[in-house]
Amino acid sequence: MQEMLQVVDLWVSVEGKQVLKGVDFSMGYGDVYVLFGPNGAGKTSFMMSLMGFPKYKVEQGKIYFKGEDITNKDIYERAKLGIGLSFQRPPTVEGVSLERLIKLLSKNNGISDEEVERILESLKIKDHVKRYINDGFSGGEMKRSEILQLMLQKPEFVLIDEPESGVDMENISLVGHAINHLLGKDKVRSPKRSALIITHTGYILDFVNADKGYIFINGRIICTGNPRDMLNEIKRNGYKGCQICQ
Ligand SMILES: Nc1ncnc2c1ncn2[C@@H]1O[C@H](COP(=O)(O)OP(=O)(O)OP(=O)(O)O)[C@@H](O)[C@H]1O
Repeated sequence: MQEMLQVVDLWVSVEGKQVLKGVDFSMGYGDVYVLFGPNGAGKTSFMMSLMGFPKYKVEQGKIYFKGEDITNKDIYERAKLGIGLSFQRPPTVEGVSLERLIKLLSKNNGISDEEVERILESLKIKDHVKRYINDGFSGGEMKRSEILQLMLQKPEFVLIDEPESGVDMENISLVGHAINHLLGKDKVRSPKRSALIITHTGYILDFVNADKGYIFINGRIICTGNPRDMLNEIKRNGYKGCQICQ
């Protein structure tokens, strides 16, 4: 079967800095992969490039999604094709309430009011909907708001940048279960979504069953393997071994 995502020899720069240096990567339908790597390795840049943020200039290489060349498509076209992203540090959107965005997304994606209620309850974010998006939200509240938006968009392929960053232990469980639900991994028969998740701590692996792990160093993928084994090795020895291997 054709891959859902295929990245071929991708070179990207941002503000003149080379952030990706020849990335080859592919994912099948329903795959869940995690990205590890030290600070500044290029993980977020990779996600931003897949989503099509204009700051991230593709200098060489190709990105194919569901067989279509999306390398030169803008964010909106990619979102329409089924790619969604949850930011590491989501921006505040002054003047737009979370409630307004919820109404827009649920209407566009045919989600009933009852279903919206259920999602708001499960993410414990009901009390925040009158506020501007992310305005003064705590770290955990921002992540829950991000996951809420993904649950209303239902993208086929989800990019999740550090879902546990700034989130307390209790809320990591809540966010983890919500992501699992979003990916359809908690159901026997349902369309399974694919996801690429950046994690430093690996807490998310306690909730989401990831198929593969990848290590990014200095703009390149240098290793792939079982995500739990990789995490244990990183916890024991950091990225020292990877640097030697590289
Ligand atoms: N807008 C920008 N202008 C200049 N340099 C940038 C910009 N965005 C990212 N970079 C640089 O690109 C490199 C890769 O950053 P990126 O955020 O992709 O790394 P990361 O692996 O996600 O790191 P972290 O784990 O710390 O989030 C870093 O050196 C960063 O400073």
